[in-house]
Amino acid sequence: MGNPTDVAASGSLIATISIFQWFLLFWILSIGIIVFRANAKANRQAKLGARAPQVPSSLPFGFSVLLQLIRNLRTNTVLEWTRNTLDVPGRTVELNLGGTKMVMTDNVENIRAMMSTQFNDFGKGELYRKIWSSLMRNSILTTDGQAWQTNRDHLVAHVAKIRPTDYAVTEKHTRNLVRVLSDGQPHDTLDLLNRFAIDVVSDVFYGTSTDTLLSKDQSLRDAIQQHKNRNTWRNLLSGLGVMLPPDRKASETIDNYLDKVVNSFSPENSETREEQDRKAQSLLGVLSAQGLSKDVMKDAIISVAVGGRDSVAIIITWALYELVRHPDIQRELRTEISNALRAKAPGAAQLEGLELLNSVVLETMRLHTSVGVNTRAALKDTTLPSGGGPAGTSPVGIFAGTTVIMGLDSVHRRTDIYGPDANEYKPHRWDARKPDTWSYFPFNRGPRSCLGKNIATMEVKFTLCRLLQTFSSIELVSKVGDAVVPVDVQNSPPMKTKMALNTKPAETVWLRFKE
Ligand code: HEM
Repeated sequence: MGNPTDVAASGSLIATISIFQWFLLFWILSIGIIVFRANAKANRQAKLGARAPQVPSSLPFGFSVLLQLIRNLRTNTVLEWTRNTLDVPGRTVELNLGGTKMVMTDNVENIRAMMSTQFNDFGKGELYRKIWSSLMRNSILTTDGQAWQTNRDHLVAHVAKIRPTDYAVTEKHTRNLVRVLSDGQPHDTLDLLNRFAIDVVSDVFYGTSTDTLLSKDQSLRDAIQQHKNRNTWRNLLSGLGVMLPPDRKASETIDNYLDKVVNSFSPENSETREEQDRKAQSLLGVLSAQGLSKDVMKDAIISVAVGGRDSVAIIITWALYELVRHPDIQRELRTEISNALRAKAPGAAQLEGLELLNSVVLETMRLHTSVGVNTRAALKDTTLPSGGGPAGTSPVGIFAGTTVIMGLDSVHRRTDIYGPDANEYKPHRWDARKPDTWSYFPFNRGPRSCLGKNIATMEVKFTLCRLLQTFSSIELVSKVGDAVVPVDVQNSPPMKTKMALNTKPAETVWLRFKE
């Protein structure tokens, strides 16, 4: 028998060797798994298609690209960054944003595939639903597949059309808007138009207006805004964002409002027969007549409130801003409206006949598309038609779950599509061209296009018409404290665009209206 110290020493030697061997085995296995998975991933990618050129990152896991994006968000230059990044032969790139792989494209073949020909391969995705359902519930705006189709079926017949009474309702709220603007003071135009837009959609679709334009109580509007602000950051933080709570107080305010609208909906308690009929024929009237649940009615209310508020307000604000910056176009438009209508409110036929007004709206939505950057998640492994490989001409393989960013503002400003003056505001470009389905997307295209397109276009044109008929001058001013200073619009740089859920003016648009 050996000495006990020798035995212990040989035991610990065995233990040392075996730990080392275990470590070696573990290391070899890990490397093997990594190589195997990389190989499987490369094979899966090769089967689906090529990779798009990658945006280089000087830091690991794409952290420098993520930092670049955050910097651009803070300086309101995301759209410029998107356009520059997509200026590659296949107009499609792969981004690694802090470890999350995404694809970004303004290649119209790819956009067409996502919006139309491969519609079922892409959707809003689970992450979007988890983050935004705190505001938009499980409505048309957050769902995919059968749930989305059912939501759309509930809304389509009512939301996609315009009723003759919609003009009278819009006129009623335009009068409220004019009343507020008539005090000769500068107004935060986007804020007022947000209130105007929610007043119109609530009146049209649930038969009772929120009446926020004339009310001091802005709690519903503020709650929607606070919720959107918080969720925009949660969305940006992706998987991490889901773990952060939404704005619960704002959720509660919104939910209380939805409950109140649904619970108090009773056309039979209207003051006049006309009012009773209008309520019965409203979206809520139609849904409740079908015996649909309160939840379905709440989903419907929130989708028209969220879908129909910001975009309308943003487009009217940008149109007014551009008309102030382009006095020649404003003058010409005033003459067109005055010749056609004098002081009368326009109806459908008159709005149709106002050609320059139509071009002003088309051009505003081209240069300031309200969803400048839209995203979709691949719902399964799929292939986009173009933009991959070194020449950017090969099909691009997309793994299930990948977020694909559509640079819609970027398409709208492509010089190869809109000419060398693509970045300039020129409504008369529409004299010689019609909006092309696959290079003009203010309302999206395909099965998931905007349901409110018709009423939105009417609202925008109607309001612009009434404001120009009522006020002989519109002035852009800046406000510092109580001091109001006219802005020299001809010699100041154009307003930047802020990216949130919608793309909107980066600074307050203070406009002063005079009769
Ligand atoms: C100028 C004003 C408007 C613009 C530019 C606009 C634009 C859009 C866009 C780009 C989408 C697609 C969003 C996406 O794919 O993520 C959309 C969807 C939608 N919009 Fe609008 N919209 C406007 C006004 C309205 C109005 C007034 C309503 C309601 C009355 C409305 C209701 C909807 C609904 C319900 C959807 C969801 C469609 C679906 O997912 O199937 N929109 N809109």
